[in-house]
Amino acid sequence: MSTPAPSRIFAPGLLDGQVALVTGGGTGLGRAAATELAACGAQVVIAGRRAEVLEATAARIGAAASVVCGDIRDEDDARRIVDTALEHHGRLDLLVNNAGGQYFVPAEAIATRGWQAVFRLNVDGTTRMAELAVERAMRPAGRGTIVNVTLSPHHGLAGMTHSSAARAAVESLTAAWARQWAADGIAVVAIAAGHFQTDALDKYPEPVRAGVARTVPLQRLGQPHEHGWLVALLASPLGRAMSGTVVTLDGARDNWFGPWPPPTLTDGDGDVPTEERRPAATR
Ligand SMILES: CCCCCCC/C=C/C(=O)SCCNC(=O)CCNC(=O)[C@H](O)C(C)(C)COP(=O)(O)OP(=O)(O)OC[C@H]1O[C@@H](n2cnc3c(N)ncnc32)[C@H](O)[C@@H]1OP(=O)(O)O
Ligand SMILES: NC(=O)C1=CN([C@@H]2O[C@H](COP(=O)(O)OP(=O)(O)OC[C@H]3O[C@@H](n4cnc5c(N)ncnc54)[C@H](OP(=O)(O)O)[C@@H]3O)[C@@H](O)[C@H]2O)C=CC1
Repeated sequence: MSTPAPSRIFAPGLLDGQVALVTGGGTGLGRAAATELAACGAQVVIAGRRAEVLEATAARIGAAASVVCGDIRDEDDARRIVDTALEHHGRLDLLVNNAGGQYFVPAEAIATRGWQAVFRLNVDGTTRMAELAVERAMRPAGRGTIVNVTLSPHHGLAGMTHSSAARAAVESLTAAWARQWAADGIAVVAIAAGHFQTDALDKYPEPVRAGVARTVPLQRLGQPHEHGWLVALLASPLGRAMSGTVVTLDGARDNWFGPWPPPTLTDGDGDVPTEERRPAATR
């Protein structure tokens, strides 16, 4: 197994001896975060539902990475994920609550089960992982950092209103937990991410994706490694001083702008299509 290449921007050994758990660490932004944390010297445990994507990412990172499969919406799975990291390394310094998502849909077409699915993942799953990490690892150790990854929903997300509400909840929880757990030596911060070039964007309707980079004042999408750098910064001693903060990383473009319905998205009847379901085998 290889050693990760050193970080391009952080001092060697910034996170030596630390252990990080990254949910959704097998793909996209989670993979970039896990890769940079390992490059800074951390041992990383990556979690998600699909073994094959986790194994492929762990192989790419090298000996610093290990894998645990599970669904953060499930209480037993979530506990097993945290306990596996603890059993393997004896400590947990950083939790990156990165697993999250939603589907693109007009607000009036959201079924109750769909609303609940998005909240169970983004709010309940994030809460469960944070509480387990605090109870089982961070409070007993008297220290730890939790980084919650959210969308930047600061203009509201028409087209993803379930996620808009869920991510706002995560921002509020971040501020509340930072206060609640400060006396335990635990810092809690959030990253409100803009549009990043990950495979996940391929699932949005083509008219939504077309030309999206040009709508960003920086004239490009965010690069996953830039997100990885921010996660590593927040894992550093500076991150502890930023507890309670939501850091926006969006190239000056919130995740939503303009009118509803978006003119490029309406069909002949004036309707906006809902994102296609993922095939059952890949859920
Ligand atoms: C280029 C610009 C794009 C603009 C956006 C840019 C910003 C990017 C933001 C990102 O977050 S990118 C990362 C995206 N990644 C993900 O979203 C991955 C995780 N997401 C999911 O797993 C799903 O979206 C989920 C809904 C959160 C969970 O899916 P799951 O398949 O596990 O749900 P189920 O339990 O099967 O379904 C429950 C319920 O949900 C409703 N539903 C789910 N998907 C759809 C859909 N596509 N269309 C309509 N309805 C859907 C539905 O009511 C389901 O109930 P049943 O029909 O099964 O009874
Ligand atoms: N790409 C972008 O532009 C933006 C992304 N974000 C947010 O950043 C995070 C990562 O996004 P990105 O990498 O692009 O997208 P991905 O869809 O690639 O990432 C989602 C990850 O979470 C995992 N996951 C999903 N549901 C669960 C679950 N129930 N239990 C455990 N793991 C789960 C997935 O793995 P598996 O399916 O194997 O479980 C996957 O690895 C998400 O929260 C996303 O909403 C925010 C703003 C913009």
